[in-house]
Amino acid sequence: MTDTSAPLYEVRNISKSYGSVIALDNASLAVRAGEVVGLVGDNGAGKSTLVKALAGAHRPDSGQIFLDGIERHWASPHEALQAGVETLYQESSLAPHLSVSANVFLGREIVSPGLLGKLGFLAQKKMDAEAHADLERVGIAVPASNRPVSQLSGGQRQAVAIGRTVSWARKVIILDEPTNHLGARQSKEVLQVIRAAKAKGLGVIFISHTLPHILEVTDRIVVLRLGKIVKDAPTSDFDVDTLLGTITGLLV
Ligand SMILES: Nc1ncnc2c1ncn2[C@@H]1O[C@H](COP(=O)(O)OP(=O)(O)OP(=O)(O)O)[C@@H](O)[C@H]1O
Repeated sequence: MTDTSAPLYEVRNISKSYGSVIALDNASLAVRAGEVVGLVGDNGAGKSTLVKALAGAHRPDSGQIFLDGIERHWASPHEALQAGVETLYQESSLAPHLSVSANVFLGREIVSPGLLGKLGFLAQKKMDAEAHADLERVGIAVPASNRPVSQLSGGQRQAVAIGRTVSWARKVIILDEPTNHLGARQSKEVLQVIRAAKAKGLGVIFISHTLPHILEVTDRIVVLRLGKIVKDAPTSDFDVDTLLGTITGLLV
């Protein structure tokens, strides 16, 4: 069934060139609340460029961006973040020397007022408990949130990074290759977190080269090829072969 509800987040006819390279050519994409959209394409298809425009990290050369139906001109990633658009980049990493909870709250620490109104101190216990609860809510079991991140496995770290993104996100999350380099069990955990984000009513844009993951967890798939959107269809229209054919251009 086609979802006719209004898009939560949308880009229309976005173009972006780097010198003579056209990275995005009139690309449009929309995500609704409680919808998971898969964004796929071969290396160099333009996915990262589109993610950067969505995240407010890049100003497109032309095209429009709408959040809640209102046109936005992101001046910085911070502005997009403040408006409720969270992005987790492939290369994004946690601060290894800090605890799980400090990472969950990084940049948004809870500060209790100090004595005589002087410098506040971080409400460490409160953050540990809240970080644990936040991660549990999205299905991530981390043994102790006061443990340094350096003591976690790669998969656990990735799960914490995604958990942090999902628990803070208010409207939209963009996950750029979140299952990259993860084992089967860890990937399953990440896919479960994506489902939790959907259940929370967030709009999710999920970028991955692992087509079975895309097919498993998305509602709709958008295929980019050489900077153009060549297909935007319900996930039920695809299997691995047709999706691969669309990405490579052997189909469509
Ligand atoms: N900073 C840049 N300067 C010049 N060209 C760039 C720059 N960033 C990307 N490009 C080019 O723009 C095109 C799209 O690149 P982009 O990184 O968006 O693709 P992608 O789909 O994310 O690829 P991958 O899956 O390999 O990460 C490519 O041809 C790439 O070489």
